[in-house]
Amino acid sequence: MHHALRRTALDAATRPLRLFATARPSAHRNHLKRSSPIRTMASKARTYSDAIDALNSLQTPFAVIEARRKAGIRPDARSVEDMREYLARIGYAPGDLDALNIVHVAGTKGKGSTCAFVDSILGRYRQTKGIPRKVGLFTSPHLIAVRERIRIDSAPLSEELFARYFFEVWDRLESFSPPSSPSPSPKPDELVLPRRSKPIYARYLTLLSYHVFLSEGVDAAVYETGVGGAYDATNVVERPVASGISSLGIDHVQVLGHTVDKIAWHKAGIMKPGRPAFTIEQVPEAASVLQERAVERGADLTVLNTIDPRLAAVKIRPDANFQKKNATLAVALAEATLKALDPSFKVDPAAPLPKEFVEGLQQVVWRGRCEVKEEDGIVWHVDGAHTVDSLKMAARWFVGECNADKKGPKVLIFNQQGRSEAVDFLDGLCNTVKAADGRGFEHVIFCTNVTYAETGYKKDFVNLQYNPKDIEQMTVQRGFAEKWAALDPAANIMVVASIEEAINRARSLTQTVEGDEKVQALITGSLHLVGGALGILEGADAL
Ligand SMILES: Nc1ncnc2c1ncn2[C@@H]1O[C@H](COP(=O)(O)OP(=O)(O)OP(=O)(O)O)[C@@H](O)[C@H]1O
Ligand SMILES: [Mg+2]
Ligand SMILES: [Mg+2]
Repeated sequence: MHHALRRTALDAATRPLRLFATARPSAHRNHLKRSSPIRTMASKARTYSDAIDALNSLQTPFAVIEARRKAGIRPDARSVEDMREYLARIGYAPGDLDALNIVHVAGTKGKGSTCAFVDSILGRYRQTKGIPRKVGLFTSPHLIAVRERIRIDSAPLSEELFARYFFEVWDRLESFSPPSSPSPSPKPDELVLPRRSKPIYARYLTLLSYHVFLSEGVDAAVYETGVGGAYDATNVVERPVASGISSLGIDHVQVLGHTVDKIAWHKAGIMKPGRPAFTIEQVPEAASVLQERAVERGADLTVLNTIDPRLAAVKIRPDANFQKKNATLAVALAEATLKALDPSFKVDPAAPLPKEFVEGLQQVVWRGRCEVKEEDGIVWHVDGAHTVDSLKMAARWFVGECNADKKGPKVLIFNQQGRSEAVDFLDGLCNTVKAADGRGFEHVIFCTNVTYAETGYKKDFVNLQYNPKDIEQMTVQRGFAEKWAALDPAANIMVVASIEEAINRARSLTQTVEGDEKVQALITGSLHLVGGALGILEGADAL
């Protein structure tokens, strides 16, 4: 039935050069554009688009990342000192952040989902009780546009406000003149990591979020850490209302270490003296490190080892254990926040959850995670998982969805550009689906994260941290294709140059289905892939 397609598919995977003639990823074009003089632009033009250009100029280029990796340079306590310095340069002391009543969340998986739950609960509470007055949410990475990382009352910051605050921070940093007599002989590590006039991308956005939230009168802010915890940019906060550690596993091994206990050590660094901290059930190596670090740091750690029984009356989506753990953590964090903000708020573990909590949990919007979209002849399952554990979770969720009477060939669209270990993500995906239906995916499409075949990336997705040569030659995707061919020789495997082409290939499979069957597509492996895909599927900014 899929004969013609199979031939093209194999051609594409085995004959690299032909593809370039029709669709060449335009990553390198964006690299060239980068040399435009940011200074001139920043002083004249002040639009959102200019802000994103200026922000992109703060990305650490691939070559520098490589050099640092080879030299074994990792972030250390100095990263937080640097953040404090930048904070001072834009006019704030760490104590000013107390006004934000920060809920701080670290973890390998479920950070964003937990933060979204807390934000949604606080938002509902605000609507009925007027407390908090304004809720801030800071998350990463972004799905569709950079500005969605900074939200007020759950709405992404408008382009206008983003641009205005972005350049206020920019100007404050530029106008700062370093002390006239720098130390005569800089310490060796100053040579490695000079204090530049502007912090790198993620730190800049963190700094910007503080400026935005403080300027806008936010009085409860939910913060997701970027990488790790102890040395993350968000860890300048000294007195959070509560810290939360979501599910711990393996990711970012280059920065955090290769074992769960090392990773747990970093994440535990967000717990603060005398402050409440919460975590959920963890693997034993992680659990013991969290306990030790809580004692060492004088934090008041509560371990939520079981799912909150009050959630039995709440419809959590997806209806999966991992999500109920995220919700359990979120409820505890929201309760801690409201205890601090509203003297009339009382926690009664024996009573049902307050209606604001139930509604907040049930109506949360957290796009690109376990999303289902139906089209003629095809059902898209979209999930931004990008670690071994979360991909198994995503595969199980997909299989569960398909078993609920959805029939038709299964197709996978996958990419993961940045993580060298990503080729090992494929086993779990392949085997989970195969074990469930005995067949696995009939079609597997690997693509780059370049959104469109013709125009390349949207600005918000320009990523200088990847090797441009890899993207152009689709090195990573070819590696995936080879691996999948070994895992499942019966699958039709394709390698294509853009997300748009991957989606078109999957859509073309609808011609092969009969009756009421629909193609069952899973898009996963990377949040950028998923964000790009949603943008294409919805024909506009999906924000
Ligand atoms: N507690 C969990 N354990 C394992 N997997 C999870 C958990 N929560 C969510 N996931 C999976 O991970 C994906 C990403 O979830 P989420 O955005 O909450 O994580 P995150 O910690 O913010 O990740 P990152 O910022 O690294 O993208 C989800 O789509 C889901 O597949
Ligand atoms: Mg992560
Ligand atoms: Mg996240």
